[in-house]
Amino acid sequence: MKEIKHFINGQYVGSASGKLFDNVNPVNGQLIAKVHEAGETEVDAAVKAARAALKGPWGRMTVAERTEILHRVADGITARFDEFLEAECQDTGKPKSLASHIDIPRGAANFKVFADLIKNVATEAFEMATPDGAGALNYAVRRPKGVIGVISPWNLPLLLMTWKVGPALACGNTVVVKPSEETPSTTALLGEVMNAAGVPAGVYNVVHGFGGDSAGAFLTAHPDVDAITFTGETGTGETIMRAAAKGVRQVSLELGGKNAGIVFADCDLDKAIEGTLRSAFANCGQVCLGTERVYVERPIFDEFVARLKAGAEALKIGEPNDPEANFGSLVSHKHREKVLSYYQKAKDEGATVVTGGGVPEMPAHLAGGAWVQPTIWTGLPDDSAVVTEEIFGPCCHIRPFDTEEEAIELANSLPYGLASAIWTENASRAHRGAGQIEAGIVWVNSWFLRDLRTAFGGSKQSGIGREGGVHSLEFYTELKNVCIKL
Ligand SMILES: NC(=O)c1ccc[n+]([C@@H]2O[C@H](COP(=O)([O-])OP(=O)(O)OC[C@H]3O[C@@H](n4cnc5c(N)ncnc54)[C@H](O)[C@@H]3O)[C@@H](O)[C@H]2O)c1
Ligand SMILES: O=C/C=C/C=C(\O)C(=O)O
Repeated sequence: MKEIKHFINGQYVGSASGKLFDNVNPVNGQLIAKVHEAGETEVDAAVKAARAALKGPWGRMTVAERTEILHRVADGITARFDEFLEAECQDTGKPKSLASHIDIPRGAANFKVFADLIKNVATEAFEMATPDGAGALNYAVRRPKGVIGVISPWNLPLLLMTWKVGPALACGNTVVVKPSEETPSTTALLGEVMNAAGVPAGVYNVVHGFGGDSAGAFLTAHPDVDAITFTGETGTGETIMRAAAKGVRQVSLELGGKNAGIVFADCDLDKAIEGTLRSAFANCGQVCLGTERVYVERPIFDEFVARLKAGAEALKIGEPNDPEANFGSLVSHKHREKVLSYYQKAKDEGATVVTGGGVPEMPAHLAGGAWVQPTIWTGLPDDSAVVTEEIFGPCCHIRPFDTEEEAIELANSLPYGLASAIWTENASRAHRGAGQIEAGIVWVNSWFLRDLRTAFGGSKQSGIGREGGVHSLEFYTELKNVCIKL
């Protein structure tokens, strides 16, 4: 049986405890590998390696040398594209048709974009007057923050992990990554690419394990970790923030959401249906930016519901290798239990089930998979659990509205504020709505259209801080002001 080991100081190592956990393919329930679970010993070794590497060749490299290596990392991912694709799809159950144009290319791009950015970004300078008339000059320089703890989730494993590791390394830091216990494979494989690209030992370290009382908690509690960047659930973010308070370590938190889509009657309906279908059902609904609440202006409500239903029913459910499949399984049976509990709750709360609501019939060889049907509801009250809590499954609730003010108020009614999509051909309304929506990201007539130079993050309980472009550089560097008296 294949074993997945930690990657510490440039080498794959097992756990001293000998503790292993299962990595299971959610499509068929088969065991993919046994994964080593890190204890405090391995986490400490990884942090020590990361600390030492800051003082080694990595710390002495010029930006040009460092960024050349990061380009080689990106090229290394691309050169082994099929292996990354296979590993990602086995861990998650997502269609290869999706991962081959989102997850893996973005994994490579995350290294190139931030390597190029760091070469081209200026810092501030201020000339000032002094009483003696000679003046002074202030200028800022960026220095790496140090050892960064990276904790990543399972929904877009390579994409979301490299979204942090790319800029962290571009800025000259070293990292210890704790990938989700559900999806360790691509984070582990990246170690080989790092070695081949000439990344010095100790710069990129990986420890595997769970969250509480396991690798995640040990890493966030480690006093020699300088900053923690985390993507995952809001509740976990609170726990991590508490851990980071000890020693006053900075956090960047990209958390959960319950995102709203607002569809005005003046929209281009074809675009709105296509975009909402993707935002509700892509990656089996396991996208933090996904739309689980859809508000539709009353004159087009019935037509919208009918067309979204037809679109959902036309999705082709299948295993990753099925070239026609555009809808995979959920990440695990545990997650399926959670999603199905909401499917039940929707019925209990009095929803009209427009489509789905259960488990699809699959051929015998896939019967053991974590499948659920794409699901649409209408008719739920605004305060029902299904409308207010993040489900993270392929489902949405559609509710009619009558005025622009009402739609904005509904969109803003929850404590989350990650992303929103507005569908309208009226430019004034689009700008007005975008300005009023309480979210870190608003798309108009699109969804998940990403320019990596832009600020990315959530407001309210969807996160703290922004990453992306220069905002990533802000988090991953310490800005030092130098004041020169002339
Ligand atoms: N805002 C964003 O950019 C964004 C992106 C993707 C996913 N998400 C959110 O992530 C969630 C789904 O991912 P998930 O289920 O893997 O999230 P999760 O919070 O359960 O786990 C995320 C990571 O945190 C670790 N972890 C759990 N408890 C921990 C603890 N006490 N200390 C340290 N580490 C701990 C896990 O092992 C995993 O690696 C959803 O809520 C989704 O909205 C947010
Ligand atoms: O599931 C959440 C998706 C997040 C996407 C990104 O972080 C990104 O595109 O950079």
